[in-house]
Amino acid sequence: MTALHIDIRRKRYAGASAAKKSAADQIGNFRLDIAENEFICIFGPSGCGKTTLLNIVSGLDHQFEGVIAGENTAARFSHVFQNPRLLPWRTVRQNIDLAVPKGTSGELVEHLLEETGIAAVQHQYPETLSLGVCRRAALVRAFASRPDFMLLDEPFVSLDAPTARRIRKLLIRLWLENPHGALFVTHDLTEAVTLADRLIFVSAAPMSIVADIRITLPREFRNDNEQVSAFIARIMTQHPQIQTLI
Ligand SMILES: Nc1ncnc2c1ncn2[C@@H]1O[C@H](COP(=O)(O)OP(=O)(O)OP(=O)(O)O)[C@@H](O)[C@H]1O
Repeated sequence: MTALHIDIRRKRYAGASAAKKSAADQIGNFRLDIAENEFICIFGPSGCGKTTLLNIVSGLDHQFEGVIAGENTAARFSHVFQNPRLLPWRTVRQNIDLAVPKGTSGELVEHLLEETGIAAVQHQYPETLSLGVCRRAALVRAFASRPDFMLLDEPFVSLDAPTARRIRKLLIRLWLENPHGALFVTHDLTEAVTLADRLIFVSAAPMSIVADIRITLPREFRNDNEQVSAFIARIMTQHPQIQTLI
């Protein structure tokens, strides 16, 4: 069942040169259907429009031609940005509590704080904490809002490799416990194969889909580097059009 239908016929930013009509389009003819609880990774060149896509899907940007339609019209979206975007005048816990839907218990938040290992610092202010801790807090906030759909924009960029690996595993564990649709932007193909049900390769602007690949590697093998590398080598042979994007 399609949970979210994305059809962006054209997105261009105001101020883009009218003389260079198609060259100025940021996104063109981008169509993607996402199934219920499906985890999708988007992989493409820098500056092609991936953040723009997430902003459109989450409703932050309405300036585009096309339609974003959900099966559930009351669906809740949560957005994990490249920068954790915690309010500096609130503690970690206060930042998270702001996202908790009214009338729901704090039990999930307690569980998430324990799972992410940040329960001990929940009453501290973001500026007193490392970027890794703030990223975990942003992830807890996103899950605490009990979303139907989560948008994640390179949430682990600039973290050291072991921390990123730990939080990636945590993300999958939380997602398996509380399934929902996910659109995850990354520049790291190994990360994409580790996380996704489907991998979408996109072109430079005007951004459109170059390849739509189902990750058939079973989840129990996703932490095995050799298996992941072999899978990547296989898709590069089967989909030569992605080679220039990697
Ligand atoms: N509000 C805006 N007004 C005008 N141009 C913008 C605006 N926001 C983004 N852009 C431009 O749109 C292009 C795409 O930006 P976007 O951040 O969506 O790319 P991206 O694929 O997410 O990049 P990266 O992989 O480097 O994060 C860039 O050239 C950017 O400068």
